[in-house]
Amino acid sequence: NVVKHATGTGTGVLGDTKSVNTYYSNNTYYLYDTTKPMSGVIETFDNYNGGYSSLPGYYVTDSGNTFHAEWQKAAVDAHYYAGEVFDYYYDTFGRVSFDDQGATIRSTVHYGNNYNNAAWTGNQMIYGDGDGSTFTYLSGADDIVAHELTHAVTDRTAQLVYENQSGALNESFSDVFGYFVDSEDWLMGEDVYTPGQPGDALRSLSDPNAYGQPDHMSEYENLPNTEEGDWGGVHTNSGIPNKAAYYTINSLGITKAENIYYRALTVYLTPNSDFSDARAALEQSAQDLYGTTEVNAVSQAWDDVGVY
Ligand SMILES: Cc1cccc(C(=O)O)c1OC(=O)C1CC1
Ligand SMILES: [Zn+2]
Repeated sequence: NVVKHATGTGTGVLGDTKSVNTYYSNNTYYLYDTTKPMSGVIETFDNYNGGYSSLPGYYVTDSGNTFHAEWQKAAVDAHYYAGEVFDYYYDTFGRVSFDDQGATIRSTVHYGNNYNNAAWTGNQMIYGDGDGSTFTYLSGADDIVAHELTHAVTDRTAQLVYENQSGALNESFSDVFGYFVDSEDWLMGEDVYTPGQPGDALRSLSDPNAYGQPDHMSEYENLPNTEEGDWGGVHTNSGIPNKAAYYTINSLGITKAENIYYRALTVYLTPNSDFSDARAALEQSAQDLYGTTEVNAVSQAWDDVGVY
């Protein structure tokens, strides 16, 4: 069979040049990556006309296998970082795509109009362009891409219900694996958040309070389980398990922590797990994989955020 994958070059959201895995067909190149094992295809689309319908939109193509235009930047990063996150899960845990069966990873950029959001829709990732003030193109941050793709992993494993404590855990596991993929800093979304204001972020795992999140059970916010209440504050109360993860990673290091977190997510957590269940799942995972020292580090971390 004719191997038609190619290597193109592109410019990312922050103006950085990178190689992208492309596919050659009918005299043009597609942002369509067939290089991954077990046919884990990564494909990227553009919603061109914006709007909130007509997913996935259109393939991103270029006749010269170069993707340097302004309108191509978001697609370059969505494509490149999806490949990076695929590689992280495969190289670290042997997981082949979000379903561990080589499912196609599909992303659509330029979704909506000045949309300050990114999401996993249940079938694919979508990225807004941001309004240029709160966010720039949201696919420009690898921790956001890892966060969204981890929602897909969670949906295929623990299936944590997206409300109240299980929802805050769902959010926290996405932030924590966002950290594992982009462990340069404890911040989330900093690369694309408020482009005019350096140094800030959407959230901080080391200091949730810095961005209005609780970092202890005593500060848990009982918000309404409605859209305006962010389903019981899933993006607010995630600060508590996020801080516990920060303590655990600092005690045990990234390698032991990521193995403990992955085992808890894929083996022990269930749809209605609450914070106390998460503590127990992580303690059990530490026991399965390591021993008493590691279990005690997990226990201490959750003691420190007031969850027993
Ligand atoms: C920007 C944004 C808005 C609404 C939901 C999410 C969501 O995916 O939960 C979202 O993405 C993030 O939180 C990423 C990690 C920064
Ligand atoms: Zn999320």
